Amino acid sequence: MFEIPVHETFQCTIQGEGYWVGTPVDFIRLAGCPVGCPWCDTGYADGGMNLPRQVRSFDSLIAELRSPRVVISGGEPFIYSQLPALIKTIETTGRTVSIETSGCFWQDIPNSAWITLSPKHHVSPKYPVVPLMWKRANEIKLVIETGTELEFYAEYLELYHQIPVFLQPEWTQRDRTFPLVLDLLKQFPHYRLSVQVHKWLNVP
Ligand SMILES: C[S@@+](CC[C@H](N)C(=O)[O-])C[C@H]1O[C@@H](n2cnc3c(N)ncnc32)[C@H](O)[C@@H]1O
Ligand SMILES: Nc1nc2[nH]cc(C(=O)O)c2c(=O)[nH]1
Ligand code: SF4
Ligand SMILES: [Mg+2]
Repeated sequence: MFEIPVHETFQCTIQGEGYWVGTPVDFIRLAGCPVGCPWCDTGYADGGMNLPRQVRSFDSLIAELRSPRVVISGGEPFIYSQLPALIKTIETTGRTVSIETSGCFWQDIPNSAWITLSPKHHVSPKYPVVPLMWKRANEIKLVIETGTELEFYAEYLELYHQIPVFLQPEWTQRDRTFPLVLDLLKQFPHYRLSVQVHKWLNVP
């Protein structure tokens, strides 16, 4: 029960994306994701069968922690039923937890955890966001490749606009997607830019 498949961990970096950008964080990147986004920047576009995967004990993960906030990412963290227990174990050390998710799976995690919802239904039709996730998310982060993403999620963005919405340029096409996002922000000035600061700073 108290172990989980991990892709990688790294400590003492900064949150490069979204609402908590710039905050000192440690990372626990869980292994595995079925969603298959074509531009996945972590290698899971083709299922990630050859990516690192090591079953780690919670104790060994806790022992590595150095920062006040821990980001649990992946892969897709919500595929694991152990996720709630991992969050609670980290929180007993006095740390706060943020979770990066595509929102298409659910586990009953503590309300204290911050959920960054980055929906992928528009690129992966088999993986819509579970309805509960729209209500529970603390921020929405849309990866912008074509600009039509906002229309695709319009009904949800309208319903849940009281939480911060970030537009994140798709990284590999950034020469095109950065100007595209800046244009979208002129039309939708209540949204915000997320630029993957860690990639510009060359930190993990
Ligand atoms: C690798 S995903 C892992 C967490 C979860 N599977 C998800 O998609 O939210 C981490 C974050 O990177 C974003 N991301 C992945 N590939 C990207 C790319 N090529 N350009 C910009 N953001 C990307 C995702 O949208 C997500 O917000
Ligand atoms: N520094 C840093 N910030 C991040 N924010 C979200 C990331 C992710 O891959 O989930 C990420 C990442 O990979 N590195
Ligand atoms: S859901 Fe996240 S980890 Fe999975 S393929 Fe898409 S971007 Fe990559
Ligand atoms: Mg990343």
